[in-house]
Amino acid sequence: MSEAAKTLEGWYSLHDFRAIDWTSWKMLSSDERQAAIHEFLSLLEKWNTTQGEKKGSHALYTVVGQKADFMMMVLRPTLEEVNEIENEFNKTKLAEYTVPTFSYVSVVELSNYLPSDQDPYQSPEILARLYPILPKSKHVCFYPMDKRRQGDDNWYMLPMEDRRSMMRSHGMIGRQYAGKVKQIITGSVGFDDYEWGVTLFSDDALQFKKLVYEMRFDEVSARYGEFGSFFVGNLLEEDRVAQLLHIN
Ligand code: VOV
Repeated sequence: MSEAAKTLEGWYSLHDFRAIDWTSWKMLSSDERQAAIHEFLSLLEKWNTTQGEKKGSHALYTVVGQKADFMMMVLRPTLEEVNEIENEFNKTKLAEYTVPTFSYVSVVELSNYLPSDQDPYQSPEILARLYPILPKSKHVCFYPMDKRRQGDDNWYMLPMEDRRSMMRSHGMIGRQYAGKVKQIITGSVGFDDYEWGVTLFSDDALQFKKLVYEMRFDEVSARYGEFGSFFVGNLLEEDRVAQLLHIN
């Protein structure tokens, strides 16, 4: 049997994708819409407070294309808190005018493929990766993925050393994007339909295309990567929420 990589887990994560039901939203009076926007902004204010206390983090992005209109990504210490946030949003007025289109449940994960000699829970760098404050980058890219388990291409049958050397090569490519793309890998084995969620943040959306393309040629992606749907979007700052939902 090949050895399982050891993993470190941080905050639990929910990616919640919503389409806006514009037809019914438009039927509300302007006052009703204002009240719904106000209520949603108060919810965001609450999440900001939690984030300020470093007890979680969140990101709000519009999504380009028909897969969704916006995405909320929330990170919290427990699965219960993530669940509460989901329900809290669902109870808002705005939620009545949204349709859930996709969601993803996972937990921030680091593995020991790139070994380090320090106690990970004493390392500020590792702690910052396990409990990340999500950046306010202009763009986000999210997709779930698996490592292939088929015939001769079974990641889970490979010796640790082989997997480690492929992950080293993966990390080297990734490192060339330092300062341009920030990645958050969340593990979802046992939680959701794929094995990992990949969330990328960048101020330049083209860097997603370049990075993901370059990785396709790298063995771990070329031979073992299997991908779900891709979502790409733009930062939705709080002061733009009203504008997004504005009806003339
Ligand atoms: C910004 C770029 C970037 C960088 C620097 C980077 C580095 C690293 C390192 C050092 C490590 C291993 C240790 C750890 O930290 O866990 C990983 C781990 C992982 N990655 Fe990665 N990755 C990046 C980016 C990056 C991308 C774009 C993808 C999607 C792949 C693609 O083809 O579309 C990805 C996937 C993963 C996954 C699924 C894992 C977990 C695999 C497992 O079997 O456990 N990743 N990754």
